[in-house]
Amino acid sequence: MSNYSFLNDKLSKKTSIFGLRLWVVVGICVGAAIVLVLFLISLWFTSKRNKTKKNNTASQQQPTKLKASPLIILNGNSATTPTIPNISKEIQEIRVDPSHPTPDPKLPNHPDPVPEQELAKEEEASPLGRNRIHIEIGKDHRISYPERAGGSGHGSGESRSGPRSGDQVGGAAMTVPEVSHLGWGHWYTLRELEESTNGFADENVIGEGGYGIVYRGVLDDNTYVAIKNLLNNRGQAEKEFKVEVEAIGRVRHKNLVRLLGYCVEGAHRMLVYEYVDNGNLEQWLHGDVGPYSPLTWDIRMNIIVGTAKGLTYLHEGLEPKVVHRDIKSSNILLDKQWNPKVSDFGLAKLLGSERSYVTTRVMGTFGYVAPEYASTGMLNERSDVYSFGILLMEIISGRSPVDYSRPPGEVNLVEWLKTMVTNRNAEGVLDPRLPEKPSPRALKRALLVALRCVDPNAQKRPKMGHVIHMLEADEFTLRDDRRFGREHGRSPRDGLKPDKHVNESGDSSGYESTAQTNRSLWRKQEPEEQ
Ligand SMILES: Nc1ncnc2c1ncn2[C@@H]1O[C@H](COP(=O)(O)OP(=O)(O)OP(=O)(O)O)[C@@H](O)[C@H]1O
Repeated sequence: MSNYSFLNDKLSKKTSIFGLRLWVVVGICVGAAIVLVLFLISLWFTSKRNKTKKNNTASQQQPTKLKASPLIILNGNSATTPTIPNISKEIQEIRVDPSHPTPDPKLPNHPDPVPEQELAKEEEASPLGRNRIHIEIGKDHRISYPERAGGSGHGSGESRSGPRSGDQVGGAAMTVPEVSHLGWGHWYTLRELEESTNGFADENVIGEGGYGIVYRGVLDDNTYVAIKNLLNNRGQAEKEFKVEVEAIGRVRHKNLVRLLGYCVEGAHRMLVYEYVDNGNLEQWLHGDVGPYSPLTWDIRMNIIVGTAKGLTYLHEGLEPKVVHRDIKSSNILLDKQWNPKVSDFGLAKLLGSERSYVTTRVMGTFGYVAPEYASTGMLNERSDVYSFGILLMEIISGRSPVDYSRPPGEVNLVEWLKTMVTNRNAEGVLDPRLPEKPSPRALKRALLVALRCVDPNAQKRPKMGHVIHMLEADEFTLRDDRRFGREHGRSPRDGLKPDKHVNESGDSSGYESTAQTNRSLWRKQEPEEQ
């Protein structure tokens, strides 16, 4: 009792802090301590929530992190869950002084070696007839010759953050579209696409190509889409754009990326595609996938046959036919089941349609371009067949079409592969990261098809429909290629012609070497068949 009154006395004593009693001061201190603890706890919770949010965003950007492909499981490679390998797509622009144009590094006599593996040259003519040239060297550099007066740049002018409502692009103010539909697909408003991409936020950028930046978006109905914000569309006639988009929009094939719709507002031109969720073939072939690639031989052949089917549809199933012009591994998108979908088809045509603005895209990507297209600009579906042949070689070998990091004899994929086959070392061309080797017969079949597709004589290349046939039908292929060898390999016309020249796609082999290489393959094949 006395303890209590003693404590009471002490606590009731006035302190020097504003004359407050001790118990009031103690109370304030305890209260402040509680507030501080609560504040620290809430800080901890907030930082934890932010971390979770970041992780979610990252996993949405790379959906493969979520689950392994069923095919990988079937093939017994499910020990690790593969994520889409990254490949740097950064492009630095080098502005070139018009009075000192950069020499074309592709010319055979160019004194400096081309430092990168990929080169694309694009030639455009303005309404004023002034040419603009872009040269892309590898993934890291783009050389851009000056544009028309007052132009914002292709790959240079527009900021990454994309357009905003109310923006003016190229001087054209945003307008409400006059027509809402073309009779197919969907006319998206800029606002819709803006919302789906969180205002074209950087974290939704999937990649950047020669035509513009690609964003991942989620529409109101939870559909995932890829939105390509086309650069350089100032002055592009709206009518032409609609006609082209309509033509491409009607194309439907399981191996072609589907165009769902478009957005035309003011000077903005955007294309909305189905979202393909497993990256592109280039990433899986050349990205960091560890010692063993998840792409087994069967998966690779499935990818190549699917690609051939998509191309056959473009070449043979449409009127007028569509020539892709830029077949390469980064344009082959993959879904979780490794089904291939060819992207970018028709886009070159789409942009090329406005004759007064863009004449022709003269070349595709270095290493994939057919020699006749590179040298004359003459384009038909056989140029796609050539690029397809290069793609097939890339899939078999896991090597890039042109790789300057390799020893001199191996820089050019076609040349190296032909040498290997001629030296009866077909197995030596196989991607060392293949988990299992294919049968010699399957390998030879694939190599024969690839070699026929890259025949320097465009007329001798097979049509895409025939390619599918050769890849799928064993018997036919072998008989057919023996015949091919007899007809072409031993023909005096070809045999006598030492047509070895360096063409602009970097392929230095001629008709004779192609035929000889084919003969080496089928000669070796015969004993096995009997
Ligand atoms: N429909 C899509 N779904 C998912 N990703 C896509 C889709 N379309 C394009 N991409 C990705 O966006 C990136 C850029 O694509 P884009 O076609 O613009 O450029 P590219 O093919 O790399 O180069 P370029 O078109 O200049 O030859 C690529 O990494 C591609 O994988």
